[in-house]
Amino acid sequence: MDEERVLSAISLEKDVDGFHPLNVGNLAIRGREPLFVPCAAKACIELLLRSGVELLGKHVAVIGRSRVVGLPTSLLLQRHHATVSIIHAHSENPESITREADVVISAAGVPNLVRRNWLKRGSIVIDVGTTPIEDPESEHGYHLVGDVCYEEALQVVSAITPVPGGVGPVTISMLLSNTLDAAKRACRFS
Ligand SMILES: NC(=O)C1=CN([C@@H]2O[C@H](COP(=O)(O)OP(=O)(O)OC[C@H]3O[C@@H](n4cnc5c(N)ncnc54)[C@H](OP(=O)(O)O)[C@@H]3O)[C@@H](O)[C@H]2O)C=CC1
Ligand SMILES: Nc1nc(=O)c2c([nH]1)NC[C@@H]1CN(c3ccc(C(=O)N[C@@H](CCC(=O)O)C(=O)O)cc3)C=[N+]21
Repeated sequence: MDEERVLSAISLEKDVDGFHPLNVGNLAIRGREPLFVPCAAKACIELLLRSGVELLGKHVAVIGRSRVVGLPTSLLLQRHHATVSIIHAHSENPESITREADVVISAAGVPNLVRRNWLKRGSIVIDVGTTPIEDPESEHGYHLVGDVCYEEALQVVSAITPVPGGVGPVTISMLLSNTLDAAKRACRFS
């Protein structure tokens, strides 16, 4: 299947994942408004804003650059005037970048990637990673782990989202919110 052809075939007005090239382009361009922003990226910003975290001028390190999370999150952060560092699988010394960051958003899908010595004291961590780990003890035969060593991070950070019970449920809320917006537009309620 050609991913680009599939994405371009989705009607702009129904693109609740925010994957259509026009929605991505409008998110990237200042002064333009996308119809939809990808849910996980929206969830990260929503968590920060609702917790009273100031983004203007702050250094935010984003680990990951995917269409689903990393890229739209870094674009959205720039719309809030944060200074954004983007870390990916080829980045050298990622810890030297995250150690300078006021906020670290990790979306690599690599358990235990972010250790205590990757984080500045008092920084804020948003852990997007959700990797299923086989666990015969649990109800579904697996449990989810994030990218961040939670117990280690707790010793230095001022706030952190857990996995499970952190970004995941907020992402689902954002999908519902985007879907409601799409329905309202279709019914000309807004
Ligand atoms: N909680 C939630 O609501 C959501 C959770 N997720 C979870 O977030 C994680 C990421 O998802 P997704 O973006 O779709 O995954 P992808 O595999 O598409 O992207 C992973 C990104 O992380 C980078 N990366 C991989 N390994 C490393 C590393 N060792 N160091 C630095 N960067 C690295 C990759 O770099 P490169 O580009 O160079 O390959 C890539 O940009 C997954 O665990 C997924 O399940 C996703 C969406 C929502
Ligand atoms: N276009 C697209 N957008 C996505 O947002 C997207 C995607 N593709 N592909 C897959 C990943 C993964 N993802 C999760 C969302 C919520 C939870 C979630 O809510 N998890 C619960 C726990 C659930 C459990 O324990 O099984 C929690 O974190 O508390 C997890 C993972 C979205 N993703």
